[in-house]
Amino acid sequence: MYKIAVAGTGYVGLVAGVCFAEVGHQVTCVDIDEKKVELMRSGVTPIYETGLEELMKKNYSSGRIEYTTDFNSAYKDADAIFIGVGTPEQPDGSANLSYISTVARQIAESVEKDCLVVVKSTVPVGTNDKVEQFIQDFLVKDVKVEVASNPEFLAQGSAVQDTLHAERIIIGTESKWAEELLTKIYEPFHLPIVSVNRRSAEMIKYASNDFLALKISYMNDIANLCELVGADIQDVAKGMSYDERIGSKFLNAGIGFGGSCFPKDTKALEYIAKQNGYELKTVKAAIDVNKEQKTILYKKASKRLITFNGLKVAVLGLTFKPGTDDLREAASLENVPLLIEQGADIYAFDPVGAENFANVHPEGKHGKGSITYVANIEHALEGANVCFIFTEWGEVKALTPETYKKLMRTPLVYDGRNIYPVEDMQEAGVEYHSIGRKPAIREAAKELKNLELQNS
Ligand SMILES: NC(=O)C1=CN([C@@H]2O[C@H](COP(=O)(O)OP(=O)(O)OC[C@H]3O[C@@H](n4cnc5c(N)ncnc54)[C@H](O)[C@@H]3O)[C@@H](O)[C@H]2O)C=CC1
Ligand SMILES: O=C(O)[C@H]1O[C@H](OP(=O)(O)OP(=O)(O)OC[C@H]2O[C@@H](n3ccc(=O)[nH]c3=O)[C@H](O)[C@@H]2O)[C@H](O)[C@@H](O)[C@@H]1O
Repeated sequence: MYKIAVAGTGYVGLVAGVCFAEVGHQVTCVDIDEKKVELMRSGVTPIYETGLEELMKKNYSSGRIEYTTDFNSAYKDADAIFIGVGTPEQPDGSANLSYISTVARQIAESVEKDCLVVVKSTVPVGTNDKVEQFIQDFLVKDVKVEVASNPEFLAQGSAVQDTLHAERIIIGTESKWAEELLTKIYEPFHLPIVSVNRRSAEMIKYASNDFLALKISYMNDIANLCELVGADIQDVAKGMSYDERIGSKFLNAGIGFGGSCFPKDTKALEYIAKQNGYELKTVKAAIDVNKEQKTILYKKASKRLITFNGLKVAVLGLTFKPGTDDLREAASLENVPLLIEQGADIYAFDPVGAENFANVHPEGKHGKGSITYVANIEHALEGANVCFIFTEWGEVKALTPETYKKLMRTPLVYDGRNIYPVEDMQEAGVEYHSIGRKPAIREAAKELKNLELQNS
């Protein structure tokens, strides 16, 4: 059992802290946000993650985890301090390392015994060398502090599961002492450990995320071509997936990747390359394709409808993916303002993300258009002229083609997640546009006359 402190209680820090406690370590989670700390002490998770609250309660009541804003008492006698604070994107694409340096300074001023500082946050290659030097420069007590890199690979929505059953743990160290200590901390997880040097560990994180982003952009690029040549991206992906060298995961075409990491980590690596006089063409292509992809359905619908003015538009799904209330870089954030600007009256449904979205786009009238949040998915569709699907929530997948036909005034659906078989929508009489597949328009054509009249 080790005494562990964790700086930052977001998706990475809190989940890591709770999982370390779950396997038997003594954990103190530190955050600067007092409200968050109060909430966690009362047993409530500040983030939406399956299974997290149960583990928080269990380990809090058994005394294995505590939450505090008092970094000094948490860091002073810890065996290891894990850093999981944010490294958000800056306007030039580079990673903002100010949160990391604040924590590094706090550590330097607090530690009273030898300790290992472990950076879980995603940081540019070489950052941890600087963090180590920075801590040495500001150390108050005469103790040994080393820095290790331990990038995190969890995905939001399955963070606890991904941590307890990670495919691999990457540890990047520069000494036997650091390598052995970190290996022992992870021993109770019984997971494969890949031990490399610090810079390689930092690069593994970017290279992995950017490879997955590239895979998605590649499939989106191929999907757009499929539409032009009469192929179906889902059949193409299925055919590709049997090749083990390609694999079956992350082949889903859609309206582009969002979230707090792929968008920022592609830009950050491109920036790092540029700084080193190298042009990372593949990653740049992934970024460019993704930018176009986010509004591809809006562009298609704009051509089809001429105007959105006065139309009731159902928006199903606001978060960047299902299973999270996180909106960072979600396609909805780009499309909703465009629709409102064009005079659309939006009725938006999202099982967990609506409240966060309303903080950015409050309910009510905005210029020519408006937005209303509905708790019932059917209410979004009732009398709607058009429907956009941005997130493949279970509630959206459970809708039948007939429901769209029955509830909508004109059954015109733009699906950014390829949820329904094209043929089923066609049979139900829904005009259905998705990504990389042929549209279904035969039966729906006459239903849409109303819409066209309204627009003329
Ligand atoms: N969100 C994700 O799924 C994943 C994120 N990462 C990386 O992990 C890092 C953290 O990401 P998230 O957990 O999403 O961040 P987040 O933004 O959800 O959480 C960061 C937390 O750090 C706290 N904080 C800021 N300064 C602090 C300080 N001086 N002391 C203590 N706490 C402080 C903030 O109040 C906040 O609660 C980033 O580098 C990200 O790229 C890596 C893998 C997965
Ligand atoms: O560094 C990170 O933060 C994390 O980033 C991603 O996790 P996450 O952003 O939570 O979500 P993903 O499931 O990877 O989805 C990201 C985006 O790609 C999109 N996506 C994913 C898969 C796919 O086939 N097609 C596709 O468009 C999703 O809709 C979503 O918008 C990675 O999957 C994690 O391994 C990594 O640790």
